[in-house]
Amino acid sequence: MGKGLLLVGEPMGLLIAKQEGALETVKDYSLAVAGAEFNVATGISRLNHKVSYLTKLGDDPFGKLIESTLRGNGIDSSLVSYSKKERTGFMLKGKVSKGDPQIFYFRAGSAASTLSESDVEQIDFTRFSHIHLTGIAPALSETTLKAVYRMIELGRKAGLFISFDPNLRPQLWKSQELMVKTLNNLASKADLVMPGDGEGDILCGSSEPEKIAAFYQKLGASSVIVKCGPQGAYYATPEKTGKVAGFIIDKVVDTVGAGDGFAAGVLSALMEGLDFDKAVERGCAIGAIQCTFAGDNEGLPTKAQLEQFMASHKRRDF
Ligand SMILES: O=C(O)C(=O)C[C@H](O)[C@H](O)CO
Repeated sequence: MGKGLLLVGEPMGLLIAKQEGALETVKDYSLAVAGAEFNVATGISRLNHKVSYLTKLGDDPFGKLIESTLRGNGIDSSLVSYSKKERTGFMLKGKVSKGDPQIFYFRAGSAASTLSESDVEQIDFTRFSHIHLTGIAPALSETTLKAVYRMIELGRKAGLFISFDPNLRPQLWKSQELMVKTLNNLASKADLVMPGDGEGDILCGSSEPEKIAAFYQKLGASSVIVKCGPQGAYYATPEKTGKVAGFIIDKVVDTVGAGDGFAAGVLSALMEGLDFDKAVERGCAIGAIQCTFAGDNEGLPTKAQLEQFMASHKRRDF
């Protein structure tokens, strides 16, 4: 096992509706943990890599659930601290038989939104080889945005590989213009950017994978992987470009968390020194697996489950 992956973000309590319908009409919810970076951390840990998560929790039942879930999933929680005042964020997620579920956040002013540069400055960056960032932590508050910039600066100084998934959350930004400007600036500082083709429309003015990749490479990112939903993904590195076909699954249960599964697949493979082609293929496999589960992270596979899925599922034409 090499050095680990470092993440920063907001894990939340997650209430998943057990019945279809508007969230206020649902009678039963099941309790779980959500958060894009939490999902990536879980995926990386299930594949036997070291992973640490910088966050702040409230001293409340959601905070306690999250800390015990982090530990239970083998994620290092030594960088987790508790806020005396602020609460842990949580969210509701609907149940659907088709399309994306309705979600509602209770996260404004949460404990995680008080993370700041000083929290980043206490990290020993020599413990890590990779940093993975999303566009969510920078959207939480002005202090979290500064913390993310500081993490890039210190991570860069320590020679870490930095990946960035824009993960658009328009409801967390003051304006779309600010979201686009900030996320593209963060992306320009990354070694690897992983947008979806739909996000490309908003961030780069095109949903064509080749154009999105060219946009970010021109901004300064060395490599780009564009997720193209069930079709698969397109990648461009300084040396080569390629298309990787997606895996065919019987039924999509819930697409939430698929992008995080994709990131876990790509990053775990890169941490193992695999080629980009293989890394993107693993990303596509875990993204597909995630779509077959209702939870945001419960389907994330172990190495054996991943190998079994890849050996038994056909690929699309792409
Ligand atoms: O982290 C967030 O902002 C979420 O919305 C929680 C979910 O687990 C996430 O959408 C999955 O990417």
